Amino acid sequence: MTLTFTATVLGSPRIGPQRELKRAVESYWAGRSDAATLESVAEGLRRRTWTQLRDAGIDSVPVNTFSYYDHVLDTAVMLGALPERVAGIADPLDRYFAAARGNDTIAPLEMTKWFDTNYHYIVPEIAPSTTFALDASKVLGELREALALGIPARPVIVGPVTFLLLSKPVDTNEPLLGRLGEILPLYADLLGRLAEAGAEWVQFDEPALVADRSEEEIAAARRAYDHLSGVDTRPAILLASYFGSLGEALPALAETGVEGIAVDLVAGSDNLAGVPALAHKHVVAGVVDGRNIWRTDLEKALGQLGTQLGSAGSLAVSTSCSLLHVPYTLDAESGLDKALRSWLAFGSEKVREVVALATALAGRRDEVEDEFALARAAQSTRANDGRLHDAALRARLNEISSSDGGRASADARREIQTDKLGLPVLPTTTIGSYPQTTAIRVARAALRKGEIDEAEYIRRMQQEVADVVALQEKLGLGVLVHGEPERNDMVQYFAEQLDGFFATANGWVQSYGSRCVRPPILFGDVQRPHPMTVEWYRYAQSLTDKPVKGMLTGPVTILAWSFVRDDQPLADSADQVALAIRDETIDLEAAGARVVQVDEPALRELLPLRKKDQEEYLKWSVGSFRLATSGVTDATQIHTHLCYSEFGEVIDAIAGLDADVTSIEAARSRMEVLDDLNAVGFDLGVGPGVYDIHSPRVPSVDEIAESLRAALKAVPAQRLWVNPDCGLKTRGNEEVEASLRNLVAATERVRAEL
Ligand SMILES: CN1c2c(nc(N)[nH]c2=O)NC[C@@H]1CNc1ccc(C(=O)N[C@@H](CCC(=O)N[C@@H](CCC(=O)N[C@@H](CCC(=O)O)C(=O)O)C(=O)O)C(=O)O)cc1
Ligand SMILES: N[C@@H](CCS)C(=O)O
Ligand SMILES: [Zn+2]
Repeated sequence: MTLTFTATVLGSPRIGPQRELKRAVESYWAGRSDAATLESVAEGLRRRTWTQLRDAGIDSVPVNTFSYYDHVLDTAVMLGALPERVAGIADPLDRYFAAARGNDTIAPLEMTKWFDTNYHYIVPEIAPSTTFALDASKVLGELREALALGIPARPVIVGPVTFLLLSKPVDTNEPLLGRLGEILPLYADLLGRLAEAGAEWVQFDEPALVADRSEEEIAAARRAYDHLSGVDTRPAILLASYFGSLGEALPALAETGVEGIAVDLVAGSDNLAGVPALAHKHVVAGVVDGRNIWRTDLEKALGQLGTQLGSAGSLAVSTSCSLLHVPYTLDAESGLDKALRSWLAFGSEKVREVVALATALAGRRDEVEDEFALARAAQSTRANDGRLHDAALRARLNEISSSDGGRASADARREIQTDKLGLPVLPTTTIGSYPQTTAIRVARAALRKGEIDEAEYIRRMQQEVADVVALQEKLGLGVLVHGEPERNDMVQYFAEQLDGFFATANGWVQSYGSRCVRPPILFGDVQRPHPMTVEWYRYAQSLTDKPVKGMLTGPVTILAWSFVRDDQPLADSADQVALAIRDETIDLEAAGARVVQVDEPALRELLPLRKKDQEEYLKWSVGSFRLATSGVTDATQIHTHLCYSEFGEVIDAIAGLDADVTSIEAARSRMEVLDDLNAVGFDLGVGPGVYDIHSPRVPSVDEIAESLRAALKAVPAQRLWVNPDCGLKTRGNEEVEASLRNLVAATERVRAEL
């Protein structure tokens, strides 16, 4: 008989409560420490995570959720599916990091968003020549390590269907699911080895099954799990879905022989309708939100577990997805407002909630009554807090939304702006940030610790701005930026200044590899108490006659990279943020800005996974951007910037933003985005990125000129702008100067050919 469990989480944060892994990995990359030191930090972090989960009452602990860089890349390694270009690197760790980050001679694998989150995974490349071969050393190593510590360990592995659906076919147009037959024997072999090593359960993550899938794809998923559940000696299989509803895939999976199915009941409440089909399964009920930071309404969750989920075979309480997406613990937040703290649950607090629910479900509610009382109190104080409902703000928003007539036509605006700006054809610009050097970050840390005062901090940042402006003047760029040195992050910086947001001190969440972000918490109605960027703009503009762009982050991106309110539609929160940004654009214009850029790199990220929900999203997201940008006169040129995405599905929305100029990541997708824009009749200014800023490589003049000539085949010169793919904050000073010098030289060469 299969042993069941009662309380679990689908995965854990791994970067370390104080970002220990980030520091260890970066130190290894820089050659300041060796592999043994890195491994010992990693081992310590794993041990701490597992023992904390077990000691808190989790009776099935996920392992193999640790990663030096990314769990999808780990799966590619497990299946022997790294591309040939890294195969010659003998050391496995260096080969792994070369695949993730590239080196002087090797291009890294691409990176893209993990579903609709702000986590980025490495995209495996699968070519017809790829020969799969099992390397189970990482997962078996973690399993043995955990079992030796007495941890009830459940290895977690990206499932075969999701692995293939997320990979990129190379040198072929055949869908990769056709390769399922090649990897299933490896997964089957793995199952035997895990059983032999002592695993009672294994978790296969299949989040790709919550998106729209064809009948063939669902049939392939069914075949895969029929096959794997048919393996003789194996652990019980938990098939984990998250980030939405399994929909049509649920009944198909229910018919396979897997013992358990994890369903997301936060993002996928439709999953409840499928529970009767799971009468023979161990249902792992994701009732505690793994993506957001609000304390769970335990009464409601317990009610759901006791009634709507009653037809499940057996039940375990869980988070809706891995806790990778939330910070470790509230304990690290000393500056939190008391009321707000009582409404929140970060990683370790969510674990307590899972255990409290499992305990109550087992009929021992009296043991966890305190936890229930805190949850009830939070529901009530939150609902009654005045900061959540500002009548004056809401009235103003209504008034502006209904009276905003928008801007003049694109053509009319172009004429006025061209006269005012007097730029040459193929204007050059950069996206906003210049290198966030250690000196900048150290200055900010010194300000935080009180080692320098505000005046000294401003002086240092102004020096950075002056250096960046002087550099751009020297290089001969057309529209300048101030370089964003004062911003810790393009979202957090704004959240720190807006009422209604709380910015954490230590709420780090992995964004990709060693890079982390601290998503702010949007808890109340949004107000802008004072201008946020105007003085930085004013200072930069005082140093040059060339136009300096006002630089803002748009409402969709501010929401996408924050923890958002769950007590009102996202569209309403977006409009409140949009109003604050609108006020800022108006102040920038009044301060003299002729160009204002409002970045929306996360526009694609928030696109719902199911088609049926997409239209509504696109409508409100475009609406909120337009609300943010339509307060200025027609003479002020609005730019936007988009990156980190495949834009195909949101191309109409990009046109709908109606920005005068859109800079867009294109260097890696070889300008295909321009054809997509043409297909929807886009006729505004566009700056397809002419080189990839994700690599330290300096692009040559020839290469950039070639990119520009390619762009000119799709876009008339009058509408074409020249810029890098994205901001330069992760790059070094030297490579930035060399790359931009080449960008300007290439532009001059191509201008001469017109
Ligand atoms: C553009 N991207 C962003 C995303 N999401 C965001 N919220 N913001 C983004 O910019 N999603 C998509 C992409 C993801 N890309 C990146 C790129 C780079 C980073 C990154 O560099 N993160 C930094 C942390 C940035 C930050 O908040 N810095 C603070 C604190 C700095 C710090 O740790 N200081 C040290 C002392 C100084 C030192 O030793 O360096 C300290 O306090 O101990 C700041 O500048 O003040 C990272 O370190 O990971 C993220 C996503
Ligand atoms: N203005 C920002 C956009 C990044 S997506 C920057 O330059 O970093
Ligand atoms: Zn960008």
